[in-house]
Amino acid sequence: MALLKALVVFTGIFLAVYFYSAGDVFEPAMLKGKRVIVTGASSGIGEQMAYHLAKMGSHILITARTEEKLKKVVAQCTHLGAASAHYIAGSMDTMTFAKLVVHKAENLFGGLDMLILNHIGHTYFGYFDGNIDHVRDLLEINVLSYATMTVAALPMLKKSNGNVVVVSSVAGKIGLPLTVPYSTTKFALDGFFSSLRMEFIQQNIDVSITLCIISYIDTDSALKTVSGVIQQPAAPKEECALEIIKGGALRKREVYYQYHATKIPLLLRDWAPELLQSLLLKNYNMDNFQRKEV
Ligand SMILES: NC(=O)C1=CN([C@@H]2O[C@H](COP(=O)(O)OP(=O)(O)OC[C@H]3O[C@@H](n4cnc5c(N)ncnc54)[C@H](OP(=O)(O)O)[C@@H]3O)[C@@H](O)[C@H]2O)C=CC1
Ligand SMILES: C[C@H](CCC(=O)NCC(=O)O)[C@H]1CC[C@H]2[C@@H]3C(=O)C[C@@H]4C[C@H](O)CC[C@]4(C)[C@H]3CC[C@]12C
Repeated sequence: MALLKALVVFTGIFLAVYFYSAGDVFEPAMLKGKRVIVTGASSGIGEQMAYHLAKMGSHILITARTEEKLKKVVAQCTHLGAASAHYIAGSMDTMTFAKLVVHKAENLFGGLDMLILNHIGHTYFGYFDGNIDHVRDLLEINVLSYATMTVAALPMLKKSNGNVVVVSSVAGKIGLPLTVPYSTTKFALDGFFSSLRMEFIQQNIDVSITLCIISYIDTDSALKTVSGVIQQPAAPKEECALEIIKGGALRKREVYYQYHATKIPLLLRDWAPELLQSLLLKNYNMDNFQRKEV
């Protein structure tokens, strides 16, 4: 009888959440003419987000370190119909550059509607090697530059009632092996931006913060780094990129992509952590594991 009651309650909660959020219908026109920064957009998910935004008619500023790649992405964005497309090359290991990107958007666009924080610093896929300096360096690139850009962009985002989109990972919600420095930075993003979102609500600041919890994606760097070890199939970067943009445009608190590989494990994390741990470890084929410097 107790199980039946629990089932009824759970079903009721699920239906309430489903129908509450079902009213949010995304339209590409939501991004037409919007002024958007995308970081880490010379390749991977960031590159694909730039192309989606271009097709939707946004004004786009992309950034990464590799200027030649950025030039090609900007050219393709223009071809795809971007209202305008620009780039600025540099490394997010200095907060001076992080602020410079925001100031360039202000000079180009006169404002900002969406800040998509996506870049990650170089790290390894392997057992933690004890190098704390690397963790510190990765925190600068993966976390402090995100915070710095958000602070610098906030005056413009307040004027536009805009959005901050933070690209994180299932590694930022669940502790998994072989990614200690990377996972440290992604967990930190949850702490910083989920707390900041609560303060925005308290202060009636109408700037949304969307934290994106992403599973394994078929980007070149991910496939090169983990293929053979991670047993689950990698999801398409094009679809992932679109789901991130949709979540930001609809002002979602969190985006889960792929749902079955992120939200379901999170439900287990709190209700059956040991079961989750054993299920997740089955996803690793350590016979194929050799530490790779990525
Ligand atoms: N692929 C996956 O399986 C998953 C990815 N994610 C997240 O998605 C996001 C994108 O990942 P993905 O597309 O795979 O990564 P990629 O390696 O494809 O892209 C990383 C981007 O960051 C840029 N970058 C690297 N170092 C720096 C730096 N020091 N300063 C500024 N930019 C830098 C790279 O360009 P350049 O080298 O030219 O600087 C590139 O544009 C990340 O936040 C990642 O955590 C989350 C879950 C899964
Ligand atoms: C190790 C990857 C980062 C590679 C890197 O250094 N890129 C920049 C550069 O090359 O300069 C990790 C990037 C995304 C990770 C994956 C992810 O976030 C989802 C899973 C999380 C889980 O904890 C471990 C497996 C993941 C597929 C994870 C693997 C490591 C990344 C590919």
